[in-house]
Amino acid sequence: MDIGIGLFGLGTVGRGVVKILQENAEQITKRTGSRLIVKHAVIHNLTKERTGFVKNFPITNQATDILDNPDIQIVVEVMGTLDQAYDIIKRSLNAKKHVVTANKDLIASRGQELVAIAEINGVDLFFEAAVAGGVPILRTLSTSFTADEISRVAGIINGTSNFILTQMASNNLSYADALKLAQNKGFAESDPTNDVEGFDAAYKLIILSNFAFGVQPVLGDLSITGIANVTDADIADANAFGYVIKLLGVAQVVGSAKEAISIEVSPQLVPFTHPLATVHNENNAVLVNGESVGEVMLYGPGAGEMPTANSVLSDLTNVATDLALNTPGHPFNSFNQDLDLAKPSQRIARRFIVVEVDDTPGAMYSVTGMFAAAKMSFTDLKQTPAANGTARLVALTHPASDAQLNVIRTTLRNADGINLAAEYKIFS
Ligand SMILES: NC(=O)C1=CN([C@@H]2O[C@H](COP(=O)(O)OP(=O)(O)OC[C@H]3O[C@@H](n4cnc5c(N)ncnc54)[C@H](OP(=O)(O)O)[C@@H]3O)[C@@H](O)[C@H]2O)C=CC1
Ligand SMILES: N[C@@H](CC=O)C(=O)O
Repeated sequence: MDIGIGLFGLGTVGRGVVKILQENAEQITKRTGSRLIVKHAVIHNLTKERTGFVKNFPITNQATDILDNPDIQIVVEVMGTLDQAYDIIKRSLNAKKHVVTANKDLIASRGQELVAIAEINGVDLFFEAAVAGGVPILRTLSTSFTADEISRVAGIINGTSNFILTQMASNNLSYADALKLAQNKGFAESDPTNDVEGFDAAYKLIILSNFAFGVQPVLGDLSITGIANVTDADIADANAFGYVIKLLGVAQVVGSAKEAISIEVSPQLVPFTHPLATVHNENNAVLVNGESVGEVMLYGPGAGEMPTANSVLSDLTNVATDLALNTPGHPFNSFNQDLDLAKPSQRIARRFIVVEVDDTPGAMYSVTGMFAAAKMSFTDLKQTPAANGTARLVALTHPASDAQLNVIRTTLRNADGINLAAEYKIFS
């Protein structure tokens, strides 16, 4: 069977998709029984030069060239954007075309609507590439954890941030230079703000939470902190205590009856000995904790042309199989349940806190007194002289809740000569 494909976008991911479809055509046909053929591509800028393999099909800037083409059964949306992509995907589904997309921003914010439209029309809507690039985490969650009770999904799910943190820690690159390099390598979003401020990871964590816990959180339900304020001094202090700083997305059930879910993106300290500490550059890793299985970690490239395109291809071949078996129209994930959002008192972790104080007699004593008043105690404490007569106090605490931390934040903010310079959770 020949299956026609219409591509929206011929950028980093789109080019990779064309490359795999052309270079691995024989193998794809052998394994699916179908020939997947790009019939048309729609892009934004017609004057941009396109070379080599991407010239083997018509390229225009009119969406209807794909949407109205009866020879196209599958639409691949790898152009990004929110409203335009929503419109194109909705029209494709209503035209009874199957859709494969890598657009996490869209799936995280309007995915449920689109899933419903796909179901009504009896077509597939797959988006493996939307989370962790080349790591096949969504299909694994939807097929291999169906009988297990997942308690946590956690991991490194933004390649750009991980690349920047790795380059800052290992190659002494500045934050700005590392970001530029990530952009040149095609890892960053067209606007990298989403990468470094944690939103890209937040979108992916929303989708992961949907697959792992059946919940449908919105962005406002998440606590989100990016890497823009991570300093060289924080990295060095974390290293001195045996930790590396990583931007993590963590969704976990909490509460005595496991009735609530905490969903958070933030830079955290990971012990050198933990597998996540060994995930460098644009690589991603997702840890899944299940009651039966224990802990599983999926690791691999989280961004970039070919790895991401491979995930798109995995979706395409799944659609091809559905077409061959006449079984399309089943949702990618059908797990649904309600969980409360965790309260600050339920979000508990060890903390790494940096306080700058005027280096005067008794200053350290008054800071430790403030922590004691918030019922927080230390496992380690280090004071080093800093610039302009100040001292840098690094404290590692026993487990404490976000509610306790809020008390400390307020107390320190109101104190003279004391500044809360940084605070991180310690991952375990
Ligand atoms: N890069 C990566 O590593 C990963 C990306 N993704 C996601 O994949 C998607 C694509 O990313 P990427 O390939 O990096 O993006 P690029 O910016 O490299 O490419 C975007 C492509 O879409 C085209 N395009 C943009 N706007 C429109 C529009 N309104 N109509 C038609 N075509 C349009 C562009 O056209 P033109 O060529 O004319 O400019 C370009 O070909 C995004 O949703 C991204 O979040 C997901 C995982 C990893
Ligand atoms: N910008 C994203 C690309 C993949 O989703 C990232 O850096 O992870």
